[in-house]
Amino acid sequence: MSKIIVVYHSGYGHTQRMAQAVADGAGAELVAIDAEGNLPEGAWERLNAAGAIIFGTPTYMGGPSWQFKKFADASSKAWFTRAWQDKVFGGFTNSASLNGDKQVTVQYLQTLASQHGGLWVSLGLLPSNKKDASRADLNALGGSVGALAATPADVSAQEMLQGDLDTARAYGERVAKTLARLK
Ligand SMILES: Cc1cc2nc3c(=O)[nH]c(=O)nc-3n(C[C@H](O)[C@H](O)[C@H](O)COP(=O)(O)O)c2cc1C
Repeated sequence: MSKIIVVYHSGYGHTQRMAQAVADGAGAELVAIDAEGNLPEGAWERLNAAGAIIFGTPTYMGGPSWQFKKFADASSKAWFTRAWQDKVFGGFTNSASLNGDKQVTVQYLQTLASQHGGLWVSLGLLPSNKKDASRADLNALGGSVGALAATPADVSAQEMLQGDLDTARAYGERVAKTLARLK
């Protein structure tokens, strides 16, 4: 039960890059939700056996992608059997605009974790919001529910801002530390 899984959807690679940063920080395995909203073979069993699950999705039209939502709806099977009860959970999202309604997405992820009886991990970083703040800082977007990234619409996954990736990595570390403390 000490394994951590980052389960995510990414349409164009940005959330995938963020997922990698979270997984690096957490020492987690990555599970990608495919373009049809499905998981690879054996992934449900791996999720059921994990100690922590971290959800990731881009923000599309002010919420999670439909592929992520298909996965979330399919997790109702685990909900019925309480298979994810008392696991540690976290979540992250990326969108093009600085705001972009990302809060709606992370709140959805937190609600999903709560439906499963999970223990949600907040970001745990002060916002970088002083006069000398820059987008290279940790938590430059000033979130607290989960990890956030903002990637302008014409910026490739390779060019994502290091500050957002560092924030994602720090969040992964926090989830892993939380799980270790609960063991
Ligand atoms: C269908 C669609 C809807 C989107 N809706 C939003 C949105 O509500 N807010 C926002 O800031 N960006 C929005 N975007 C931009 C994406 O969040 C952004 O391009 C993100 O980096 C995509 O992540 P991905 O490469 O992992 O798919 C949208 C993009 C698409 C394709």
